[in-house]
Amino acid sequence: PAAMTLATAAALLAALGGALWLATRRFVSPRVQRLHRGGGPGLMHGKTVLITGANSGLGRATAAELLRLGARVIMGCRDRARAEEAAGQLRRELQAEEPGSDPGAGGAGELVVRELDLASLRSVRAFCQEILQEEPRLDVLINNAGIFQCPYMKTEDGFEMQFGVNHLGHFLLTNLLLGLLKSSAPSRIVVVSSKLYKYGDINFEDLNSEQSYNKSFCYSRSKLANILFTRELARRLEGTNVTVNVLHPGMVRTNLGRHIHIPPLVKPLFNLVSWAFFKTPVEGAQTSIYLASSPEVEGVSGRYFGDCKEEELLPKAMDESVARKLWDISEVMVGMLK
Ligand SMILES: NC(=O)C1=CN([C@@H]2O[C@H](COP(=O)(O)OP(=O)(O)OC[C@H]3O[C@@H](n4cnc5c(N)ncnc54)[C@H](OP(=O)(O)O)[C@@H]3O)[C@@H](O)[C@H]2O)C=CC1
Ligand SMILES: CC1=C(/C=C/C(C)=C/C=C/C(C)=C/C=O)C(C)(C)CCC1
Repeated sequence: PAAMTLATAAALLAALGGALWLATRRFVSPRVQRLHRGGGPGLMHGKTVLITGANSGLGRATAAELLRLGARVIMGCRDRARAEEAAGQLRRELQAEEPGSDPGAGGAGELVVRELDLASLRSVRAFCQEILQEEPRLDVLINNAGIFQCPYMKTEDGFEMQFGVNHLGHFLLTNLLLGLLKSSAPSRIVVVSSKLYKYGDINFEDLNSEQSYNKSFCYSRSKLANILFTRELARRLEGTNVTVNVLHPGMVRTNLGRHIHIPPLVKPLFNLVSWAFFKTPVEGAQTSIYLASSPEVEGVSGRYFGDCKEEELLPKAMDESVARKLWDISEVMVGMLK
Protein backbone atom coordinates (compact mmCIF):
# COMPACT_ATOMS: atom_id res chain seq x y z
CA PRO A 1 0.00 0.00 0.00
CA ALA A 2 2.87 2.39 0.72
CA ALA A 3 4.28 1.77 -2.76
CA MET A 4 0.80 2.33 -4.29
CA THR A 5 0.42 5.63 -2.46
CA LEU A 6 3.86 6.67 -3.59
CA ALA A 7 3.11 5.77 -7.24
CA THR A 8 -0.21 7.64 -7.14
CA ALA A 9 1.46 10.68 -5.62
CA ALA A 10 4.20 10.57 -8.25
CA ALA A 11 1.65 10.29 -11.07
CA LEU A 12 -0.34 13.20 -9.66
CA LEU A 13 2.78 15.29 -9.30
CA ALA A 14 3.84 14.51 -12.87
CA ALA A 15 0.39 15.46 -14.21
CA LEU A 16 0.39 18.68 -12.19
CA GLY A 17 3.91 19.52 -13.34
CA GLY A 18 2.97 18.86 -16.94
CA ALA A 19 -0.13 21.01 -16.73
CA LEU A 20 1.81 23.82 -15.09
CA TRP A 21 4.50 23.63 -17.76
CA LEU A 22 1.89 23.78 -20.53
CA ALA A 23 0.08 26.69 -18.92
CA THR A 24 3.38 28.56 -18.52
CA ARG A 25 4.24 28.02 -22.19
CA ARG A 26 0.87 29.30 -23.30
CA PHE A 27 0.22 32.20 -20.98
CA VAL A 28 3.40 33.39 -19.37
CA SER A 29 6.24 33.09 -21.84
CA PRO A 30 6.38 36.13 -24.08
CA ARG A 31 5.86 34.33 -27.37
CA VAL A 32 3.91 37.16 -28.96
CA GLN A 33 6.40 39.71 -30.10
CA ARG A 34 5.09 42.99 -31.40
CA LEU A 35 7.69 43.63 -33.99
CA HIS A 36 6.87 46.81 -35.79
CA ARG A 37 9.59 48.78 -34.08
CA GLY A 38 9.88 52.32 -35.34
CA GLY A 39 6.24 52.45 -36.33
CA GLY A 40 3.18 53.55 -34.43
CA PRO A 41 -0.55 53.07 -34.98
CA GLY A 42 -0.45 55.17 -38.17
CA LEU A 43 2.46 53.25 -39.78
CA MET A 44 0.26 51.95 -42.62
CA HIS A 45 -1.98 54.97 -42.98
CA GLY A 46 -2.69 55.78 -46.64
CA LYS A 47 -1.45 52.33 -47.75
CA THR A 48 -3.49 49.69 -49.49
CA VAL A 49 -2.77 46.06 -48.67
CA LEU A 50 -4.20 43.03 -50.46
CA ILE A 51 -4.22 39.74 -48.53
CA THR A 52 -5.29 36.46 -50.12
CA GLY A 53 -7.14 34.03 -47.83
CA ALA A 54 -7.73 36.77 -45.26
CA ASN A 55 -10.88 35.26 -43.76
CA SER A 56 -9.08 32.62 -41.70
CA GLY A 57 -5.97 31.80 -39.68
CA LEU A 58 -2.80 33.72 -40.53
CA GLY A 59 -4.44 35.90 -43.18
CA ARG A 60 -7.13 37.02 -40.78
CA ALA A 61 -4.60 37.84 -38.04
CA THR A 62 -2.43 39.72 -40.55
CA ALA A 63 -5.45 41.70 -41.76
CA ALA A 64 -6.40 42.62 -38.19
CA GLU A 65 -2.97 43.98 -37.35
CA LEU A 66 -2.49 45.93 -40.60
CA LEU A 67 -5.94 47.39 -40.12
CA ARG A 68 -4.90 48.50 -36.63
CA LEU A 69 -1.86 50.15 -38.20
CA GLY A 70 -4.19 52.19 -40.40
CA ALA A 71 -4.09 50.34 -43.75
CA ARG A 72 -6.89 49.93 -46.25
CA VAL A 73 -7.07 46.13 -46.31
CA ILE A 74 -8.54 44.21 -49.24
CA MET A 75 -9.47 40.65 -48.34
CA GLY A 76 -9.19 38.40 -51.42
CA CYS A 77 -11.38 35.42 -50.50
CA ARG A 78 -13.06 32.56 -52.34
CA ASP A 79 -16.21 32.47 -50.24
CA ARG A 80 -17.99 35.80 -49.90
CA ALA A 81 -20.17 34.74 -46.96
CA ARG A 82 -17.21 33.48 -44.89
CA ALA A 83 -15.24 36.59 -45.80
CA GLU A 84 -18.04 39.03 -44.88
CA GLU A 85 -18.46 37.24 -41.57
CA ALA A 86 -14.73 37.52 -40.79
CA ALA A 87 -14.72 41.17 -41.90
CA GLY A 88 -17.68 41.96 -39.65
CA GLN A 89 -15.92 40.32 -36.69
CA LEU A 90 -12.69 42.21 -37.39
CA ARG A 91 -14.52 45.55 -37.59
CA ARG A 92 -16.28 44.83 -34.29
CA GLU A 93 -13.00 43.78 -32.62
CA LEU A 94 -11.27 46.94 -33.75
CA GLN A 95 -14.13 49.15 -32.64
CA ALA A 96 -14.16 47.48 -29.22
CA GLU A 97 -10.43 48.24 -28.90
CA GLU A 98 -10.78 51.83 -30.10
CA PRO A 99 -14.36 52.92 -29.42
CA GLY A 100 -13.87 56.22 -31.26
CA SER A 101 -12.84 54.76 -34.60
CA ASP A 102 -15.02 53.44 -37.42
CA PRO A 103 -13.08 51.08 -39.70
CA GLY A 104 -15.78 51.25 -42.36
CA ALA A 105 -15.56 55.02 -42.68
CA GLY A 106 -11.91 55.70 -43.31
CA GLY A 107 -10.91 55.91 -39.62
CA ALA A 108 -8.09 53.71 -38.32
CA GLY A 109 -8.23 51.53 -41.41
CA GLU A 110 -10.68 50.24 -43.95
CA LEU A 111 -11.67 46.68 -44.75
CA VAL A 112 -12.92 45.61 -48.18
CA VAL A 113 -14.01 42.13 -49.29
CA ARG A 114 -13.40 40.95 -52.87
CA GLU A 115 -14.05 37.52 -54.37
CA LEU A 116 -10.97 35.61 -55.44
CA ASP A 117 -10.79 31.88 -56.11
CA LEU A 118 -7.18 30.95 -56.75
CA ALA A 119 -8.31 27.59 -58.10
CA SER A 120 -9.79 29.38 -61.12
CA LEU A 121 -7.69 31.46 -63.53
CA ARG A 122 -10.92 33.08 -64.73
CA SER A 123 -11.62 34.23 -61.17
CA VAL A 124 -8.04 35.51 -60.75
CA ARG A 125 -8.34 37.53 -63.97
CA ALA A 126 -11.77 38.95 -63.04
CA PHE A 127 -10.50 39.85 -59.56
CA CYS A 128 -7.45 41.66 -60.94
CA GLN A 129 -9.53 43.53 -63.49
CA GLU A 130 -11.73 44.78 -60.64
CA ILE A 131 -8.72 45.81 -58.56
CA LEU A 132 -7.05 47.60 -61.49
CA GLN A 133 -10.28 49.47 -62.23
CA GLU A 134 -11.08 50.45 -58.67
CA GLU A 135 -7.83 50.86 -56.78
CA PRO A 136 -5.60 53.81 -57.55
CA ARG A 137 -2.71 52.17 -55.69
CA LEU A 138 -1.46 48.92 -54.18
CA ASP A 139 1.34 49.15 -51.63
CA VAL A 140 1.50 45.59 -50.33
CA LEU A 141 0.42 42.25 -51.80
CA ILE A 142 0.43 39.31 -49.36
CA ASN A 143 0.21 35.91 -51.07
CA ASN A 144 -1.09 34.06 -48.04
CA ALA A 145 -3.92 31.72 -49.10
CA GLY A 146 -3.06 28.06 -49.12
CA ILE A 147 -4.37 24.53 -49.15
CA PHE A 148 -2.67 21.64 -47.36
CA GLN A 149 -2.64 17.90 -48.11
CA CYS A 150 -6.04 17.67 -49.77
CA PRO A 151 -7.02 14.48 -51.60
CA TYR A 152 -6.22 14.50 -55.32
CA MET A 153 -8.27 17.28 -56.85
CA LYS A 154 -7.95 19.51 -59.87
CA THR A 155 -8.52 23.22 -60.24
CA GLU A 156 -10.97 24.59 -62.81
CA ASP A 157 -8.10 24.70 -65.31
CA GLY A 158 -6.95 21.14 -64.66
CA PHE A 159 -3.98 21.75 -62.36
CA GLU A 160 -3.31 19.63 -59.28
CA MET A 161 -5.04 21.61 -56.51
CA GLN A 162 -2.11 22.37 -54.13
CA PHE A 163 0.25 23.42 -56.93
CA GLY A 164 -2.61 25.25 -58.67
CA VAL A 165 -3.72 27.32 -55.66
CA ASN A 166 -0.49 27.76 -53.68
CA HIS A 167 1.74 28.49 -56.68
CA LEU A 168 0.00 29.00 -60.07
CA GLY A 169 -2.99 31.07 -58.88
CA HIS A 170 -0.67 33.40 -56.98
CA PHE A 171 1.75 33.48 -59.92
CA LEU A 172 -0.92 34.86 -62.26
CA LEU A 173 -2.34 37.17 -59.57
CA THR A 174 1.05 38.74 -58.86
CA ASN A 175 1.90 39.19 -62.53
CA LEU A 176 -1.42 40.87 -63.28
CA LEU A 177 -0.96 43.27 -60.36
CA LEU A 178 2.72 44.08 -61.00
CA GLY A 179 1.97 47.24 -62.99
CA LEU A 180 -0.08 48.70 -60.15
CA LEU A 181 2.56 47.68 -57.58
CA LYS A 182 5.25 49.36 -59.70
CA SER A 183 3.29 52.56 -60.09
CA SER A 184 2.75 52.61 -56.29
CA ALA A 185 6.46 52.02 -55.50
CA PRO A 186 8.03 51.74 -53.01
CA SER A 187 5.82 48.70 -52.63
CA ARG A 188 6.15 45.17 -51.28
CA ILE A 189 5.15 41.62 -52.06
CA VAL A 190 5.10 39.09 -49.21
CA VAL A 191 4.88 35.36 -49.92
CA VAL A 192 3.86 32.83 -47.28
CA SER A 193 5.74 29.56 -47.74
CA SER A 194 6.63 26.83 -45.24
CA LYS A 195 9.64 25.04 -43.81
CA LEU A 196 8.21 21.93 -45.41
CA TYR A 197 9.60 23.19 -48.73
CA LYS A 198 12.65 21.12 -47.72
CA TYR A 199 10.85 17.89 -48.65
CA GLY A 200 9.74 19.09 -52.08
CA ASP A 201 11.24 18.96 -55.57
CA ILE A 202 10.09 20.54 -58.80
CA ASN A 203 9.53 17.48 -60.97
CA PHE A 204 8.97 19.23 -64.28
CA GLU A 205 7.83 16.01 -65.98
CA ASP A 206 4.70 15.70 -63.84
CA LEU A 207 3.71 19.09 -62.40
CA ASN A 208 0.07 18.00 -62.36
CA SER A 209 0.84 14.77 -60.49
CA GLU A 210 -0.99 12.70 -63.04
CA GLN A 211 1.52 9.84 -62.85
CA SER A 212 1.46 9.65 -59.05
CA TYR A 213 0.04 11.76 -56.26
CA ASN A 214 1.54 12.13 -52.82
CA LYS A 215 -0.28 14.83 -50.86
CA SER A 216 2.67 15.68 -48.59
CA PHE A 217 5.14 15.87 -51.46
CA CYS A 218 2.77 18.05 -53.51
CA TYR A 219 2.32 20.48 -50.63
CA SER A 220 6.09 20.69 -50.14
CA ARG A 221 6.63 21.15 -53.86
CA SER A 222 4.11 24.02 -53.96
CA LYS A 223 5.91 25.70 -51.03
CA LEU A 224 9.30 25.24 -52.72
CA ALA A 225 7.71 26.82 -55.82
CA ASN A 226 6.70 29.81 -53.64
CA ILE A 227 10.36 30.38 -52.73
CA LEU A 228 11.75 29.91 -56.26
CA PHE A 229 9.04 32.29 -57.53
CA THR A 230 10.05 34.88 -54.93
CA ARG A 231 13.71 34.71 -55.87
CA GLU A 232 13.13 34.88 -59.61
CA LEU A 233 10.67 37.76 -59.17
CA ALA A 234 13.13 39.65 -56.93
CA ARG A 235 15.71 39.33 -59.72
CA ARG A 236 13.23 40.65 -62.30
CA LEU A 237 12.21 43.53 -60.04
CA GLU A 238 15.70 44.84 -59.36
CA GLY A 239 15.74 48.63 -59.61
CA THR A 240 11.94 49.03 -59.53
CA ASN A 241 11.57 49.73 -55.81
CA VAL A 242 9.14 46.81 -55.55
CA THR A 243 10.51 44.21 -53.13
CA VAL A 244 9.46 40.61 -52.66
CA ASN A 245 10.29 38.40 -49.69
CA VAL A 246 9.18 34.96 -48.54
CA LEU A 247 8.58 33.57 -45.06
CA HIS A 248 7.66 30.49 -43.06
CA PRO A 249 5.29 31.10 -40.13
CA GLY A 250 6.21 28.07 -37.96
CA MET A 251 3.51 25.64 -36.84
CA VAL A 252 0.30 27.53 -36.31
CA ARG A 253 -3.13 26.47 -35.01
CA THR A 254 -5.38 27.32 -37.96
CA ASN A 255 -7.87 25.62 -40.28
CA LEU A 256 -5.04 24.48 -42.54
CA GLY A 257 -5.23 20.95 -41.14
CA ARG A 258 -8.84 20.48 -42.34
CA HIS A 259 -7.93 17.63 -44.70
CA ILE A 260 -5.97 15.68 -42.07
CA HIS A 261 -8.15 12.85 -40.89
CA ILE A 262 -7.92 12.26 -37.15
CA PRO A 263 -10.09 9.57 -35.54
CA PRO A 264 -12.68 11.21 -33.22
CA LEU A 265 -11.37 9.31 -30.19
CA VAL A 266 -7.87 10.81 -30.39
CA LYS A 267 -9.00 14.25 -31.57
CA PRO A 268 -8.96 15.74 -28.03
CA LEU A 269 -5.33 14.62 -27.66
CA PHE A 270 -4.37 16.29 -30.95
CA ASN A 271 -6.23 19.41 -29.89
CA LEU A 272 -4.33 19.49 -26.63
CA VAL A 273 -1.00 18.95 -28.36
CA SER A 274 -1.68 21.67 -30.95
CA TRP A 275 -2.89 24.01 -28.22
CA ALA A 276 0.31 23.43 -26.26
CA PHE A 277 2.89 23.44 -29.03
CA PHE A 278 1.53 25.34 -32.03
CA LYS A 279 1.64 29.11 -32.30
CA THR A 280 -1.59 31.09 -32.18
CA PRO A 281 -2.55 32.80 -35.48
CA VAL A 282 -1.48 36.17 -34.01
CA GLU A 283 1.95 34.75 -33.16
CA GLY A 284 2.26 33.04 -36.52
CA ALA A 285 1.32 36.21 -38.42
CA GLN A 286 4.14 38.33 -36.96
CA THR A 287 6.61 37.73 -39.81
CA SER A 288 3.97 38.55 -42.46
CA ILE A 289 3.14 41.77 -40.61
CA TYR A 290 6.83 42.58 -40.20
CA LEU A 291 7.64 42.10 -43.89
CA ALA A 292 4.55 44.07 -44.92
CA SER A 293 5.12 47.04 -42.68
CA SER A 294 8.45 47.34 -40.91
CA PRO A 295 10.86 50.10 -41.95
CA GLU A 296 13.64 47.62 -41.04
CA VAL A 297 13.10 45.68 -44.28
CA GLU A 298 12.78 48.64 -46.61
CA GLY A 299 14.66 47.82 -49.82
CA VAL A 300 15.32 44.22 -48.75
CA SER A 301 14.32 41.74 -51.46
CA GLY A 302 14.57 38.05 -52.40
CA ARG A 303 15.15 36.87 -48.83
CA TYR A 304 13.62 34.13 -46.65
CA PHE A 305 12.40 34.93 -43.12
CA GLY A 306 11.18 33.13 -40.00
CA ASP A 307 10.27 34.77 -36.68
CA CYS A 308 11.05 38.17 -38.23
CA LYS A 309 14.66 37.22 -38.93
CA GLU A 310 16.40 36.24 -42.14
CA GLU A 311 17.08 32.50 -42.43
CA GLU A 312 19.22 30.40 -44.73
CA LEU A 313 17.74 28.37 -47.56
CA LEU A 314 18.72 24.94 -48.82
CA PRO A 315 20.61 25.08 -52.15
CA LYS A 316 17.61 23.63 -54.01
CA ALA A 317 15.58 26.73 -53.13
CA MET A 318 18.34 29.00 -54.46
CA ASP A 319 18.86 27.25 -57.80
CA GLU A 320 18.53 30.05 -60.35
CA SER A 321 18.12 27.81 -63.36
CA VAL A 322 15.27 25.86 -61.74
CA ALA A 323 13.67 29.17 -60.71
CA ARG A 324 13.84 30.47 -64.30
CA LYS A 325 12.52 27.25 -65.77
CA LEU A 326 9.63 27.18 -63.27
CA TRP A 327 8.82 30.80 -64.16
CA ASP A 328 8.77 30.06 -67.90
CA ILE A 329 6.61 26.95 -67.51
CA SER A 330 4.24 28.75 -65.12
CA GLU A 331 3.77 31.52 -67.71
CA VAL A 332 2.70 28.93 -70.25
CA MET A 333 0.47 27.05 -67.77
CA VAL A 334 -1.50 30.16 -66.74
CA GLY A 335 -1.79 31.36 -70.34
CA MET A 336 0.25 34.53 -69.95
CA LEU A 337 2.05 33.96 -73.23
CA LYS A 338 -1.06 33.50 -75.37
N1 LIG B 1 -0.73 26.79 -40.16
C1 LIG B 1 0.54 26.44 -40.28
O1 LIG B 1 1.09 25.77 -39.40
C2 LIG B 1 1.30 26.83 -41.49
C3 LIG B 1 0.75 27.57 -42.52
N2 LIG B 1 1.50 27.88 -43.62
C4 LIG B 1 0.93 28.64 -44.73
O2 LIG B 1 0.20 29.73 -44.24
C5 LIG B 1 -0.78 30.14 -45.19
C6 LIG B 1 -2.08 30.43 -44.48
O3 LIG B 1 -2.62 29.25 -43.96
P1 LIG B 1 -3.38 29.14 -42.56
O4 LIG B 1 -3.82 30.45 -42.10
O5 LIG B 1 -2.55 28.29 -41.70
O6 LIG B 1 -4.63 28.23 -43.00
P2 LIG B 1 -6.21 28.51 -43.10
O7 LIG B 1 -6.78 27.26 -43.69
O8 LIG B 1 -6.73 28.98 -41.80
O9 LIG B 1 -6.29 29.70 -44.16
C7 LIG B 1 -6.05 29.48 -45.52
C8 LIG B 1 -6.79 30.51 -46.33
O10 LIG B 1 -6.59 30.23 -47.71
C9 LIG B 1 -7.83 30.27 -48.35
N3 LIG B 1 -7.91 29.48 -49.58
C10 LIG B 1 -7.78 28.14 -49.73
N4 LIG B 1 -8.00 27.81 -51.01
C11 LIG B 1 -8.27 28.95 -51.69
C12 LIG B 1 -8.62 29.26 -53.03
N5 LIG B 1 -8.78 28.32 -53.95
N6 LIG B 1 -8.83 30.56 -53.37
C13 LIG B 1 -8.73 31.53 -52.44
N7 LIG B 1 -8.43 31.30 -51.16
C14 LIG B 1 -8.22 30.01 -50.79
C15 LIG B 1 -8.82 29.75 -47.31
O11 LIG B 1 -10.16 30.07 -47.66
P3 LIG B 1 -11.41 29.29 -47.00
O12 LIG B 1 -11.49 29.72 -45.57
O13 LIG B 1 -12.55 29.76 -47.81
O14 LIG B 1 -11.11 27.83 -47.15
C16 LIG B 1 -8.30 30.49 -46.09
O15 LIG B 1 -8.79 31.79 -46.10
C17 LIG B 1 -0.84 29.03 -46.23
O16 LIG B 1 -0.18 29.45 -47.39
C18 LIG B 1 -0.08 27.88 -45.57
O17 LIG B 1 0.54 27.04 -46.51
C19 LIG B 1 2.81 27.52 -43.71
C20 LIG B 1 3.40 26.80 -42.72
C21 LIG B 1 2.70 26.39 -41.53
C1 LIG C 1 -5.55 22.83 -35.02
C2 LIG C 1 -5.57 21.34 -35.18
C3 LIG C 1 -4.90 20.69 -36.19
C4 LIG C 1 -4.16 21.54 -37.10
C5 LIG C 1 -3.25 21.26 -38.02
C6 LIG C 1 -2.48 22.22 -38.75
C7 LIG C 1 -2.75 23.64 -38.62
C8 LIG C 1 -1.48 21.76 -39.49
C9 LIG C 1 -0.45 22.54 -39.99
C10 LIG C 1 0.38 22.10 -40.86
C11 LIG C 1 1.66 22.69 -41.16
C12 LIG C 1 2.65 22.84 -40.10
C13 LIG C 1 1.93 23.06 -42.40
C14 LIG C 1 3.17 23.57 -42.81
O1 LIG C 1 3.34 24.11 -43.86
C15 LIG C 1 -4.92 19.19 -36.30
C16 LIG C 1 -3.55 18.63 -35.95
C17 LIG C 1 -5.34 18.75 -37.68
C18 LIG C 1 -5.97 18.55 -35.37
C19 LIG C 1 -6.05 19.17 -34.07
C20 LIG C 1 -6.37 20.62 -34.16
